[in-house]
Order: sequence, then C-alpha cells, then structure tokens
Amino acid sequence: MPLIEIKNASKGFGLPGQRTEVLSDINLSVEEGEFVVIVGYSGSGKSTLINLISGLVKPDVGVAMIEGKPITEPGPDRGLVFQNYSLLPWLTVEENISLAVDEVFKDWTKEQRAAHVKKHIGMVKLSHAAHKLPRELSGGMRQRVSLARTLAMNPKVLLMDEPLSALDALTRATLQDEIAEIWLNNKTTVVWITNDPDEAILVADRVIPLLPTSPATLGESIQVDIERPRDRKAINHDPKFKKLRAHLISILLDAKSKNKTKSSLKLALPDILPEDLNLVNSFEFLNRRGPKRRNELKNEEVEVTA
Ligand SMILES: Nc1ncnc2c1ncn2[C@@H]1O[C@H](COP(=O)(O)OP(=O)(O)OP(=O)(O)O)[C@@H](O)[C@H]1O
Repeated sequence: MPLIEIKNASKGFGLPGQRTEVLSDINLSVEEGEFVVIVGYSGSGKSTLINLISGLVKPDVGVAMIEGKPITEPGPDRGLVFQNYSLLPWLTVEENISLAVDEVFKDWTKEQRAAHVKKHIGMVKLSHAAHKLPRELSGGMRQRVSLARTLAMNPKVLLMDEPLSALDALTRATLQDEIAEIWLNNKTTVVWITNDPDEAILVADRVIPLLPTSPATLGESIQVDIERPRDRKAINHDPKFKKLRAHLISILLDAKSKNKTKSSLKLALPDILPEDLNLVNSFEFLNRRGPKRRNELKNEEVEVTA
C-alpha cells in the first residue's frame, strides 16, 4: 500500500458564479521512503495540492489518504515546512525545537527529549547556534531550524511547500544538498513542491509536473535515475540530467502554450487612408481616387493565456 495516495481529487475556491477551479482529477501515489517533487508554475495550485495531503485543504471531489485512511485534518504524522520559517521569535533554536519535541513525545524522559533535540540541531549543522534567537540567524539558518523542528517530530512524511524560495541562490543550493544528504541518511518520505525544474531533478527520485491547464492536473511521472549523492557541479554536464531537464521543461511549456485559448475579436479599423504628399501640387493628386471615408471591420485571432 502506498504511504500517500490521492485519488481523482478536484478542488476549487469561491462561491457559485465566482468560482475558480484550481485542481482537477489529481491522482498521486507516493511509496514509503520515496522523494517526490512536484514542479509547477507560480499560482498553478502547488500549495493547494500539498495541502490536500497536509489536511489544511479538503478535496471537493475524490480523496487524499495516508496509509489507506482518508485525511480529514492536519496531524503530527505529516510534517510541513513552509517558505516562511514560522519560528517563535522569543525562543532560541534549541527552545523552538524542544517545544515541538515536548509536545509530540510527552512519554519520553527529559533526557531522551534533550538528546533528540540535540541530534536534530546537529543534523542541520546548527550546534554552534543552538542558543541563538531567530533574529540572530540568517534566512538559511532559520530554514534549517524549521526543518530540524519538523524532522524532530518524526513525521511519516515531510511536506515541503517551496521551502527554499525565499533564499538567495547560493544558500538555496547549499540547503538543497544538505536536505538531500539528510534524506539519504534517514529516508523519511518527502513530498516537495517547487517552481524550479533544476531543484526538482537535483533532489528527487521522481518528479511530477503540475500542468498549468485550467484547472491544473498532474502530468506523467519522471523517474530521476541519477546516482546519489549528486554532485551539483558535475551534474550540469551529465547527459541524463540535461535530457531530464529538457524533457521536464518542454512538458511544462507545452502545457502552458496549449492553455492559450483562441478568441476572435472584431477590430474597427481607423477611419484614415494615407496620402502621398509628394503629389500634392500635381495633376495626379487632383485626379486621385481617395481618400475615401470607409467603415471596415476586421476579424483578428488573439491568444489569451489563462
Ligand atoms: N483559500 C483560498 N481561497 C481562495 N482562493 C485560493 C485559496 N487558496 C488558493 N487559492 C487560489 O488558488 C490558486 C492556486 O493557489 P496556490 O497557492 O495553490 O498556487 P501555488 O502554485 O502554490 O502558487 P505560488 O507558487 O505563487 O505559491 C490561486 O489562484 C489562489 O488565489
């Protein structure tokens, strides 16, 4: 049985008459230990999709399941990491993580909980900053705390909602590598959403494009058969990486261009005809046929992108 399964799910928002259908006929199956990345355009419905799994959003049609049971609300078995780190500003790194650990592992001893917190701070390479407050940390460090806090709750699946989008390119690259390394060591199931095809291929076992049809739906799964750990410098020259990247990007671009709908507009042409002013003082000018007033309509095809 897959750990996560979404069957024929659709979701829209708004009242009848002003409704926007965001997702349609979503089918997704994620096995335990898999690292799946869903990649799509901004605004295409990625967060809505991941929130079907987190339980923050309920499908209008279809079902989202974890271990075969319908997801009805958020739960500690699904750890969410967002783009904004949502740390408590008055607590240190250690205290922020302890808060979650104390809540989830109430039956553990104080020593067990402290060791668990310490292990996860070490895992994200923040031992030196354990007693710092969030405001004393860089964006990348804050996102590491957020990741450590979520991992420390031992979720069955880690749901990453564009976790690195707020970071600069270099920090983002470092964290991609670190998260991939952490995953190699603990193999927690990951569902990660991003708008960056390179990021998707770098970290994933399997990439699934979210096609920007209107409403959006998932495209074919693309298996990333590139050995781990992946070397980000070497991978740029890897023919497999280049092929996967080109394939993924063309699927997304094709879906985007198909989503352009053609519409026929009637354009009223301007009521003007050109004159040849070089002929003004000539016999030809006096005997010219135009300009005439006219009222002409022209049909023109225009493309509208949803
Ligand atoms: N709770 C809501 N109520 C109304 N509309 C919503 C709600 N949540 C999302 N939407 C709409 O659904 C569409 C998809 O939003 P969503 O946040 O899922 O996209 P996204 O791909 O994650 O976007 P981004 O990459 O910009 O974060 C948007 O048009 C958004 O306005």
